[in-house]
Amino acid sequence: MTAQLNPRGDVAVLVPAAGAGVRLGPGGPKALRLLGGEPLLVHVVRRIAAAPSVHTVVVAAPATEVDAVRQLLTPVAPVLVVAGGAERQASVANALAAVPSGPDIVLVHDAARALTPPALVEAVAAAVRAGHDAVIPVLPVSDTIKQVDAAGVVLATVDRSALRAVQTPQGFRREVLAAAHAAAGDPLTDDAGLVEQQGVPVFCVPGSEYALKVTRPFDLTLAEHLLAAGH
Ligand SMILES: Nc1ccn([C@@H]2O[C@H](COP(=O)(O)OP(=O)(O)OP(=O)(O)O)[C@@H](O)[C@H]2O)c(=O)n1
Ligand SMILES: C[C@](O)(CO)[C@H](O)COP(=O)(O)O
Repeated sequence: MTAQLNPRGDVAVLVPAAGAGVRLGPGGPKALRLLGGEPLLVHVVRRIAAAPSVHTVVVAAPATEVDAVRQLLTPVAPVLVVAGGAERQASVANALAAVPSGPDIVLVHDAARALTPPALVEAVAAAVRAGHDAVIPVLPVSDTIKQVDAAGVVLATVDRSALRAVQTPQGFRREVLAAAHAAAGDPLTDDAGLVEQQGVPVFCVPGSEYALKVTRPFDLTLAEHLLAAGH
């Protein structure tokens, strides 16, 4: 079977899915943990595949689960599956190396953000298409933010008006992301950080509450409720 979704699409989506899920607690790799009876990875691939611009999806799976993930996703959508690495950044690099020629836009999207609406995939891709080399979805910070020392004593209250919580999918012109990964040093927590190190401006678009990252058990409970409510 071809791994193409829409041959006329101009977007490849990389899905880092090789994390252990330590903060979620015991139960195996996080991307394979169940939400509404299906793995998080199935939910996320289904939503990505529903975005009309998507040409190709490359999943970076836990190294021991590559064949199992391929079988799991075969009935969901045509995807390429590669082995992930020890850090998220290495997983993204492995997936990027597997993107076929064609798509000029590459999005990187966490498997852990299982309920992300297809419309956010399209919005990020559209902002890259409109001329931004790097695009991230963000939400305003809604709590007061304090800087504290190692003993837990407050040092300062941070002005939150210029702060944003960053989500995925993060979108890039393909050459920009490839150059940033080629030049990468110590692992960073997101791909926009690598691009920032290259001096490339990163443009923000509105994120989505539904793109929450399943990180801790509470997030999984919240995601179960959102899924049951039809999201
Ligand atoms: N070596 C890694 C580490 C993380 N990820 C992926 O990167 C995304 C964001 O990472 P996070 O939510 O922090 O997942 P984990 O690393 O699994 O979480 P934890 O730190 O709790 O183990 C996830 O989809 C995760 O599967 C990956 O592909 N390869
Ligand atoms: C990429 C990311 O989802 C942006 O918020 C996030 O940084 C990845 O999670 P991690 O826990 O920092 O690895």
